[in-house]
Amino acid sequence: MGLLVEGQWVDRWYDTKGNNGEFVRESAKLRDWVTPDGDPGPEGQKSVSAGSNRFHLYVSLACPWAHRALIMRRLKGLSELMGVSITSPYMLDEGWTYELDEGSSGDPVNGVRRHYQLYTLTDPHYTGRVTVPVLWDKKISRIVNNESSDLMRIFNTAFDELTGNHLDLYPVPLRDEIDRLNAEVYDRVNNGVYKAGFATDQKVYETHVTALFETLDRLEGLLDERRYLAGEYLTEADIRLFTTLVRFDSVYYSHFKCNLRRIEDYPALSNYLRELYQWPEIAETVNMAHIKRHYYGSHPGINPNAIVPLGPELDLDRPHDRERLPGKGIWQSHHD
Ligand SMILES: N[C@@H](CCC(=O)N[C@@H](CS)C(=O)NCC(=O)O)C(=O)O
Repeated sequence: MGLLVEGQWVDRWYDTKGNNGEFVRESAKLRDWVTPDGDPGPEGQKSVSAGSNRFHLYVSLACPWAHRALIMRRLKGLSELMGVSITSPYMLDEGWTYELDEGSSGDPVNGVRRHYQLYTLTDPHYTGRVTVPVLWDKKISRIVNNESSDLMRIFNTAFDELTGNHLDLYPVPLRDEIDRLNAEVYDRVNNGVYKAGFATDQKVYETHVTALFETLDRLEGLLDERRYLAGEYLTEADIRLFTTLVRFDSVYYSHFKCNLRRIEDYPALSNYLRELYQWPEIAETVNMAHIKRHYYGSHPGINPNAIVPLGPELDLDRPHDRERLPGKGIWQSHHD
């Protein structure tokens, strides 16, 4: 685990001491956009134009942030026009790698063995953390964007004319509600499990676990009444929650000590998790072996012997009861 300083790899764990025992996630730095014709992004971001076979997605199947992008790629029908490289599940001294014998797909586009090389190819003096997911532009040979929440929005619209897929996971009438949900779920659930798991101070850990379960309790109430987080439509807010829920009982409960309750103990949340998992496009993006090998095998400070627990025995294919609530699937944008 490490980061780049002026283009040089430095092997270093997160500095929680400088933050009173708190894990602070660094903001992603490569934030350009993709639009159908290269016009600026929704907030004026510098953009490149969409193209068939122009982009390549680098992910870890273990990583919940990369997982969001992978699900969007699949739901938006981008699999044919955008290839994927999968890292080794282990993130150790050299960060993410493309070691074939550890279960990586390798990197047919750039032939790199270390994920950080994609960053130094983009900027030889790059300084910052080296994260997945990454969207690579094959035309200008650089990373376009390394922030999963941006990639979800880019995939939601940029390629619609090429694919004819007009599913909309961020529909205009639901945006305020989605933004509100995202803010809470990001801070207290998606990032909350990391803040609990990487805390090196008892009080800091307790604060984050408490906040996490307060929000899970609240979401349990919400999902008892709503089919999906924002109502009748499945939106990006659901995808963002799903990638944490699907890792919860196998990893976060034990490895990150988020163990007040399991997702299995929540009737609505566990049924909701199973419904989402049973969407075929979603199920095919879930790789529990990579997930478990990554977390239990990449954090020697938390699990020094890297033993991967055998359990729990989960059956996400068993029936769910979500049909009791009205649902309309994914919103469809109308095009003339
Ligand atoms: N803001 C980023 C965060 C991604 C992220 O932190 N990914 C983790 C893997 S789950 C990573 O690559 N961490 C490497 C590091 O922090 O050095 C996003 O959502 O895309």
